[in-house]
Amino acid sequence: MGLAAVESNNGHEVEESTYQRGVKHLCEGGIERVPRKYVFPVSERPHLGTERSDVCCGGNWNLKLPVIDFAQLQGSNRSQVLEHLADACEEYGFFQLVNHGIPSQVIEELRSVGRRFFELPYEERCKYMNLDMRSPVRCGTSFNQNKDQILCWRDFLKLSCHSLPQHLPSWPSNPSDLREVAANYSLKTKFLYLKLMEAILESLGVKEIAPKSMEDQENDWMAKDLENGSQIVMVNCYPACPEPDLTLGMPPHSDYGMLTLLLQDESVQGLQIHHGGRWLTVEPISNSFVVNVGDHLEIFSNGRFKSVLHRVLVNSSSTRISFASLHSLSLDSTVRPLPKLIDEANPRRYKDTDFASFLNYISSVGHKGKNFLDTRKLT
Ligand SMILES: O=C(O)CCC(=O)C(=O)O
Ligand SMILES: [Fe+2]
Repeated sequence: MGLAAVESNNGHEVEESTYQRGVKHLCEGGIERVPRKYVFPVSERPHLGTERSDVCCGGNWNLKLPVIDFAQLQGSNRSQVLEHLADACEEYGFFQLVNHGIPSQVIEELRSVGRRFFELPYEERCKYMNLDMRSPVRCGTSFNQNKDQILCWRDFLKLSCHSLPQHLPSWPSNPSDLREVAANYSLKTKFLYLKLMEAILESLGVKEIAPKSMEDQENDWMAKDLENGSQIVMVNCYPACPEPDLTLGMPPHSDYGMLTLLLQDESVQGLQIHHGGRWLTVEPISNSFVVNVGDHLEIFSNGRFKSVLHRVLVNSSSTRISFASLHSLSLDSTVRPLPKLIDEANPRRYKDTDFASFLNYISSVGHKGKNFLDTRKLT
């Protein structure tokens, strides 16, 4: 073995191939320093403690995201809430969703099963490890494992959810309740996503996605396309890190789809969004979702709503676990700006695209910041 393949960590030799087994596995081997492979250049590090704190916590700027009350959205206050929703998607690309109606037991069960999955021995988790980004069920590490020059302090379990009868049999059977709990959660979040998209389309001036009559072909197409769209539940595990200011759990990125519904870790913060030229830490609100606009929705809204860069910090004391439900159109659907939003004053700003080209792009070029979306912009 060549010297380049081995790194010394306080006297312990770490082989490069060890990194592919994930951060959890690396930590279980006992480490006191962050291996070079995970060290970000100074300009990309989180700079903990160097910025003034305005709320609390570790020297970071904290941010209270706009709060959208889902129950009010379904009630007589709908038009007012729709305005807030559109403002949040324009200004932040993010909001917190409260009163979402998903029973807390469903969420607690998911949190528990996600934690127990990552507590399984490596030999159990590695049954699901592979390097194929298109694989519907996959355990992996870092951000874009095949492309990352610098690795991120993150392991994940990816579960494709559409359609459930197709994918459920290949989900992990250990812990024994994982399939049932995650399937139940995925159905509930899909319902919430469809309701949110209905509201978002309404806020963009497209009144109904659930057509009253079959004559409304365009709207009918849209409703079906959203319903048949892809859904991935990603369980992110960021183990406690001995030198958290040298690395990141996830690098700055935007999400590719329409919307992401994220369950943050309620007690361990770490999500930061780029807003007003600064990185701001999103304060977790208990029993809420952090919802963010993805690249497809930015295109769909012809740039009115923004998919905003976000990243994840790690910390030295606690493992952080988050659950992202990523929703997009199906692999073969075309995403284009809504015709109703294009006129002389607002010309089309993006080329057509689809989910398959995004996957091809990140498999060959890699995913950095908003690089894929930039290739879809019309100048
Ligand atoms: O862990 C988090 O808070 C964010 C996760 C995220 O950005 C993602 O899964 O795309
Ligand atoms: Fe993300």
